[in-house]
Amino acid sequence: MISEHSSSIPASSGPIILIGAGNMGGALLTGWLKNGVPGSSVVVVDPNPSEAMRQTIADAGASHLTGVPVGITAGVLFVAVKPQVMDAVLPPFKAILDAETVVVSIAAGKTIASLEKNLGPAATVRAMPNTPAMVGRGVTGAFANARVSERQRQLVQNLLKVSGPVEWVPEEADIDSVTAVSGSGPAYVFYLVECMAEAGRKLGLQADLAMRLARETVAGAGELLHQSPDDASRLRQNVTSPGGTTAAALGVLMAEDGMQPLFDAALEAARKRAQELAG
Ligand SMILES: NC(=O)C1=CN([C@@H]2O[C@H](COP(=O)(O)OP(=O)(O)OC[C@H]3O[C@@H](n4cnc5c(N)ncnc54)[C@H](O)[C@@H]3O)[C@@H](O)[C@H]2O)C=CC1
Ligand SMILES: O=C(O)[C@@H]1CCC=N1
Repeated sequence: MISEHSSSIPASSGPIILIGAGNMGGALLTGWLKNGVPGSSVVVVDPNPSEAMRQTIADAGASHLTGVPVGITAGVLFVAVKPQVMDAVLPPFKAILDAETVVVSIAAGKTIASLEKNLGPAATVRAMPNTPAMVGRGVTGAFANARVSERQRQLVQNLLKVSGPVEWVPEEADIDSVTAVSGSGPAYVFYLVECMAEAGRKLGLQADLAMRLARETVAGAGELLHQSPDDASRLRQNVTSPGGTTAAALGVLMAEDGMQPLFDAALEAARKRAQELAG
């Protein structure tokens, strides 16, 4: 059980059961431990965690199981396995839920109706974090169904916010759009770095130098965006001297409708894929 004395996380009615401690489940677990959740209140269920994750679990004094716990009731059932395996993984966990349990799924696409098919009716939150959670700099979109009490919503909010801000959305379908923007979003930014580095290499720079320059530029621009009160458009204008080099580049990138149609199509494809994973 999470005690009332944890620094920022209110008490849950029973332990947190984390199913899947991979990239995202592991990042959240690390964040919980750093933010005062006692390891003794967490049970990790994962048949095949990385060596580093095994060590984190052991160091924290959390429990590690390869299958469903017996003889306990979950306060929070946190589902962080791939959507494609959920229907096989979830049904036995129904036995460890009660009326107080809140279920949180971070799986792309999987609907609350699909979760309830496996677990029965439950207070359920669908959440969509992103990989910068690994360094405490993620952002999470979340939707709570009508069974979620105010206390449960607060508990879940505090568990999610260890990795960055939490944005609640009014409709479950919005989570698929959140997935397209911020869940998958870090990959678009990393691809931008790859494209900038490759273009720099084609201009004659050493490939590794071009990559270092591109990587630090995107990381620095991200930090400036994070710290500055100005919006992205203003920050872009600050770089762009009239008649200068940036204006020349943006003239290419923003020609006609620029990159917008490509992003419109890419995010539409991501949302459509989330919808296909729903069942
Ligand atoms: N990677 C990302 O950027 C994001 C992923 N997600 C969602 O998070 C979920 C997990 O994704 P990742 O962490 O990237 O995947 P991952 O492959 O890194 O982690 C999945 C974990 O599930 C474990 N697992 C497999 N079978 C299991 C079972 N029967 N019982 C318990 N654990 C089992 C694996 O051993 C692994 O540690 C997915 O549903 C994905 O849609 C959500 C937001 C962002
Ligand atoms: O690509 C995926 O399906 C997952 C969900 C959001 C980011 N990664």
